[in-house]
Amino acid sequence: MNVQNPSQQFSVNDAPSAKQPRAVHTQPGAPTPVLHGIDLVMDYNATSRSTIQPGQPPALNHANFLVGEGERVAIMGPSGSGKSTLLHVLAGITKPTTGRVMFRGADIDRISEAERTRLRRQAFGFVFQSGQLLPELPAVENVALPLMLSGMPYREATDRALSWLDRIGLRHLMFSRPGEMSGGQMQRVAIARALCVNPAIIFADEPTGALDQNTGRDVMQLLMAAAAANNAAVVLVTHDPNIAAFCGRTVHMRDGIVLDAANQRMGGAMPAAVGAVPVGPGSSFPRNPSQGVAR
Ligand SMILES: Nc1ncnc2c1ncn2[C@@H]1O[C@H](COP(=O)(O)OP(=O)(O)OP(=O)(O)O)[C@@H](O)[C@H]1O
Repeated sequence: MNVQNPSQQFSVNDAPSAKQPRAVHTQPGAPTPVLHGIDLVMDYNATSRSTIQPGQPPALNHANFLVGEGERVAIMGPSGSGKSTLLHVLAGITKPTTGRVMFRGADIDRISEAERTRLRRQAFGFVFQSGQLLPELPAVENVALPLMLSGMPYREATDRALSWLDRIGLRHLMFSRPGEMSGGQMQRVAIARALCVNPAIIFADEPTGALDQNTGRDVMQLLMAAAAANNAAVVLVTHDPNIAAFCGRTVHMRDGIVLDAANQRMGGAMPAAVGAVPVGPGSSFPRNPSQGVAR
């Protein structure tokens, strides 16, 4: 068994190499891990000059979290328990005070900021509660934006974006700006934007929080179908058990701790059968837009 050396610099375009085997364990039948947060501590006291009271417990308190390729995991817990912080740390948006985040065997804290940005753009998709679309751009350009930021020419990016708008049934809104769309339509466009890079993982923070129940259910169905069609994992923060029910597994958080036996057992151990797989051209996950959502 070959496992990536976690201290190795990770480049999104480097060929994978697997040199230093490590003692690891697997659970029979478990999906191949894609993302692993290990012993994560996030102490905003240590990183910010904001109005936090001294002595306030850390937002993440030695949390462990594991998601497999194509797996859907919901994170639930009371307000302030650390759900969004965990999501942001896992996605490389926020650097933890201590602990490691491994993406396909590579430590995302040991890569340069530029590489981390590329990783976020090419391997991760994001769907938030609202306000994520740029108000001045039409739908087609909003969807195409992550592709263009990754260097894809305008024509190719907007063609691909259009194929995604087609798949989600919103081609007719290609020139509409977010202010001219309903909340559900905006979330569908946001899902198309998250999926159009063919990400390995979709991070969704209360993606239906601003929608009525029926629209929220439709949006979740679309999100899950699109993710499944691309074998993208989903990490979803929600307060709503009906939304969590779309996921195969729910973990609960309290006081910065992930209360999930499977995740806690994995703490400190690197999952097996993980090589550092590059994202971008040559990636192992599908990049062909024709492999998109089943309508
Ligand atoms: N940028 C920040 N600076 C300082 N403290 C923060 C910051 N973000 C979050 N916190 C604190 O960290 C703790 C966890 O917050 P977080 O937003 O992760 O919780 P949550 O479970 O997502 O809550 P909610 O369900 O209300 O969104 C809270 O005590 C919060 O006040």
